[in-house]
Amino acid sequence: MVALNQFPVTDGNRTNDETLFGLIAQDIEKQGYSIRHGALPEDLASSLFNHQQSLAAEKFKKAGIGRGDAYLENEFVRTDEICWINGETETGKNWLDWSASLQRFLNRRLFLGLFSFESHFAHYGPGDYYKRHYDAFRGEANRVLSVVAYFNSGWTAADGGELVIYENDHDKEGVKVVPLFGTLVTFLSEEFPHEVLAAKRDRHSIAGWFRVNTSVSDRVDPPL
Ligand SMILES: O=C(O)CCC(=O)C(=O)O
Ligand SMILES: [Fe+2]
Repeated sequence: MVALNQFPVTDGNRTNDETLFGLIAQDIEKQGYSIRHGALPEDLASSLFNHQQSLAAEKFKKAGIGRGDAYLENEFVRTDEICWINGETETGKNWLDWSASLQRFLNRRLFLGLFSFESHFAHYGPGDYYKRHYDAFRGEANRVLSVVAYFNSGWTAADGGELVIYENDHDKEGVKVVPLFGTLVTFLSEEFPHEVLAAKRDRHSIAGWFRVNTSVSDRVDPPL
């Protein structure tokens, strides 16, 4: 007997991606977030993981909170290290291209008006965490959709390091996501407080954000 595929039989990556993007759009429409295991194309996920491993430790900087002058390192809030992805390498470019096709699809399907994308690799060493936070604040109209992708093979519940997504400010339980290789999480940035629990081993991921264009009059936001 032939095993049923999770995705319909397709004639190439493009169709696979469109099927996945359709499922993500449905999840977001229904509940505001999407958790999809094994979602990242295998070759893209492997090359991102290898690339992240090959980045010299000094390319990673202690993460902070806030932007520009408001930027602060804050050990109380988060202790991970990050490295922004600028598309200068083949792998970085492939990731940005893939994210751009997700952006186009979601704009067509959900009319989100996503305009630009920024993302970074993140490394959480044993004991590192990111306390409960929002990625964007209501009314500031900047980060609209958050994306997180994970690159950790053989991760088990005993390794900790789950992402916990809460429904609202009162939710204490939340939904836990194991940061397993190939898992992709997307959620509306203004809607869901979330946190990263301390992990027992090195935890590798990418976090990214789609923004809307917050230009006023003739000033256009630079794409990040
Ligand atoms: O790595 C994760 O699971 C989420 C990270 C996060 O919330 C962030 O970087 O804003
Ligand atoms: Fe976050």
